[in-house]
Amino acid sequence: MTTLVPADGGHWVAGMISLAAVDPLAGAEVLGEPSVYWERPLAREAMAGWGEAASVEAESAAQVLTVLKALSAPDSVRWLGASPTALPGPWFGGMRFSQVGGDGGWGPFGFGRWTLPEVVVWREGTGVAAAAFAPEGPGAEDVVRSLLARVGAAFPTGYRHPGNGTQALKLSSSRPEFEGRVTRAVETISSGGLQKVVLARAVEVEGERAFDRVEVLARLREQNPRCATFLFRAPDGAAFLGATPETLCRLEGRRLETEALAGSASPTQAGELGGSEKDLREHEAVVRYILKALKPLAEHLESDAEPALLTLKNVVHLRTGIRAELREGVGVAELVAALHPTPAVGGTPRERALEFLVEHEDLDRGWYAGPVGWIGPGRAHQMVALRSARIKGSQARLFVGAGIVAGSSAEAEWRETEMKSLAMLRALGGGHV
Ligand SMILES: C=C(O[C@@H]1C=C(C(=O)O)C=C[C@H]1O)C(=O)O
Repeated sequence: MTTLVPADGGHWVAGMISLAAVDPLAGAEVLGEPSVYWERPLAREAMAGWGEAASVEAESAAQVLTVLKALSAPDSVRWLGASPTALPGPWFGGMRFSQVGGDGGWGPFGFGRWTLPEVVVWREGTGVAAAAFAPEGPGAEDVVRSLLARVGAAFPTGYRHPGNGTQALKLSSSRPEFEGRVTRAVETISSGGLQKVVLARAVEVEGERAFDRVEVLARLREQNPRCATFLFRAPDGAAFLGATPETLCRLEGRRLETEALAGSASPTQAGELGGSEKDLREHEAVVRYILKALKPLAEHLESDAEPALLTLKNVVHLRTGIRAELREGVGVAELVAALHPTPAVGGTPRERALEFLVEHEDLDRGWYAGPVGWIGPGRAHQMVALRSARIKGSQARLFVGAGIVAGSSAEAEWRETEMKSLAMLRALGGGHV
């Protein structure tokens, strides 16, 4: 684990200013591609970060706990003057789905990696604010002031909307292999070895030219207003980005919001989803798991009486909202440890499903289906990184999965994963898909 700089627990100096701007992404024009990005259009939450005042890595699930605890500790930042009321972060990052690796392209992302940007620009109330961070030490206040002066002088008012950015994409993903795995999973389920397992696959995408990831972000947020659009850049220049509908946990002090999201249909078949016994069973297993995992951590726990439909552009899901009042001392570290991976991305029973994946999935998921998001003192939002891709140059590796239960058909699961890939493919510029 890299230690937090500069001191135990980390101490930073920060300052903030208001900007005459409306869109944090607009900064890309003068500051280049952000190193982190986060936007939930419906919640009017948007944040872009540039540079790294600090970064911290974890090499195992155990280290993740230590890091998340440190990042959510109070008072690690000393604000010069006003301090923000609703800053998402200031730490941003994510972690792998599991320890199972194999794909060198994920190496630079680490098992888990979080950064404190030098500059964070975010929507605050009806305006946009900028904050700068520097490690506490001689000259730190001057560094903060000069970063703010630079950003304040140069930040463009609005984002120039991207052109249509269409390009021909070459796609490859083996259908027979995926369908073979689904069949094997259904066999294991019918022999009583498992109830549910979520199988994922990668789609290799090659563009005619390097992907403009800022444009990809702009299209993702526009086409997926109910999702969290995110980007995290690794030190080798690759980035992991996507637009995910699934919250793992949103925490404000002791108040927790989470959800079960499982069971899917195409928008044209949305009407049948609520009555589909297979999908309801798959969904119910996730609800039960989350409630059981949260019980020891919560003073009060409640869930919606029944699932509702969450309608996205290319796919409709069953969703049950879950809320809790947490016990004293429970924070994002304990929540991630208890919840991740939920059966929405792993399976049930959890350990057996994860073993099945190690043995049969033949995929390094990397950060796909892991928790990504922001963490600050007593507050955090972690999403499950779905509908996402790792992008470097003109190459993208996109990830999609589907829950397999008794009665699943290989062909239908293939179609479901195709549907789930559309949001990312369109954003990559595949106007024809
Ligand atoms: C695994 C994915 O999605 C998950 C699986 C779902 C399902 O099987 O119905 C629905 C939503 C997500 O929890 C994915 O998008 O890659």
